[in-house]
Amino acid sequence: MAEQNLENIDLEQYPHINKGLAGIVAFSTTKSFIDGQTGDLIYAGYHIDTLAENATFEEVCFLLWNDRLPNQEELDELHNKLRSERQLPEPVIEYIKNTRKDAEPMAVLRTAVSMLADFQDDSNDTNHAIAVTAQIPTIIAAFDRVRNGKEVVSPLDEGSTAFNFLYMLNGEKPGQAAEKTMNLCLVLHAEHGMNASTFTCRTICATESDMFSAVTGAIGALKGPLHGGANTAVMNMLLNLKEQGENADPVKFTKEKLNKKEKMMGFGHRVYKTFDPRAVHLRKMSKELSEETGHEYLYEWSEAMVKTMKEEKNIDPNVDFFSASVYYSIGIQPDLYTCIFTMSRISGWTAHFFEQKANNRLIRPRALYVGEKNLDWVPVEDR
Ligand SMILES: CC(=O)SCCNC(=O)CCNC(=O)[C@H](O)C(C)(C)COP(=O)(O)OP(=O)(O)OC[C@H]1O[C@@H](n2cnc3c(N)ncnc32)[C@H](O)[C@@H]1OP(=O)(O)O
Ligand SMILES: O=C([O-])CC(=O)C(=O)O
Repeated sequence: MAEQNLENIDLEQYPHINKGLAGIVAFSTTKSFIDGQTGDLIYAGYHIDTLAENATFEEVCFLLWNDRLPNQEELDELHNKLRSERQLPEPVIEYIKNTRKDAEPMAVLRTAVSMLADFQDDSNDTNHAIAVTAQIPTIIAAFDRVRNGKEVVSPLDEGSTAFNFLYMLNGEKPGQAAEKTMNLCLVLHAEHGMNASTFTCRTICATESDMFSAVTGAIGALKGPLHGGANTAVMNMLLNLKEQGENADPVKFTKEKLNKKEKMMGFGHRVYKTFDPRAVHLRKMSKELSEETGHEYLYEWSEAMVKTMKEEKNIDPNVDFFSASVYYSIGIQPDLYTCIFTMSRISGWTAHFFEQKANNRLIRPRALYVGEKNLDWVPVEDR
């Protein structure tokens, strides 16, 4: 489609027009605060560094849903509820078994989550949030096993979200270190203000639609490579470089991409104009894990790309950059990375759903019409 010509439009009449809604404040929220200049991120009062050091994913879920941390009894109750909801309805397992083995995992996840709506016993949003948070990891693990010709592994009636996901994915209980890494990734990706998928979720909620519709739409938004899909794209970029063997040169690779006006995936952010605070933690993990697993080159290439992007464009990495090498080092298939992001961001989406519903107004901005007016109708045979 041709680029639109806005030359004859008096844009001063439309002070609110802003491509990509950059800088527009659409909602107030208690869920998270981001300072894009200092690189600070707070979930419901707690700095991301504090959460990264101390929190479990389940504590973050409770925090985002209730705006406070749970006491032990409340945390135990949440664990129990999540455990009791992990099993998938049989028709959803059947769908996963019967879909194409080369289907995109995010597309399978989107369809399976949409199906879950049909199997709810009530219309209670809190129960729905728990059910969808519990079942997303089961869907991802089941699809990965089925497409690799393996039996689906049922969830255990014990352990955390991180523990159960790795167990269902690999068919064996994870060690403490792997569970800790997965938990930290879930904590770091949980919530991020009015990002595209959360905005989608709130927009669907605002029509008084249901949580499963809102989450299904949000998954569709997160899938895109300019959003959560970037983590898979980063890994593909690193793997492309690996294919160059001895000639692999991350600095040259980065400069060539920039010269071709291509985006370096995992860099840049609408809000952060400095190092993403989550990437600080992921960078550290990437270094440690790549050394432990003999993938040092991945970390070294990543650092060379970070340096080159800073020098050439003054652009820093976002959350998706180092998460790629972290997931790779713990043996997860690259095309599952955005699904893992979903496993975590479901907590933020559902929290925003509650918040939107509690203070709702239909979300309905305007578009500036720049097309023709008053055209004469031409019969089809004369066009
Ligand atoms: C979880 C998340 O969603 S985090 C984001 C994940 N997405 C990515 O990593 C994809 C790569 N990054 C990008 O495409 C962008 O930085 C976005 C989409 C994240 C943010 O986009 P916007 O705020 O619209 O910034 P925009 O795309 O206008 O970029 C501004 C300038 O920086 C450049 N730029 C931004 N990101 C990059 C990048 N990754 N590589 C190269 N140049 C970039 C743009 O080319 C543009 O330059 P110009 O002014 O010379 O034209
Ligand atoms: O905030 C955004 O625009 C993108 C996002 O979801 C994140 O960085 O976690």
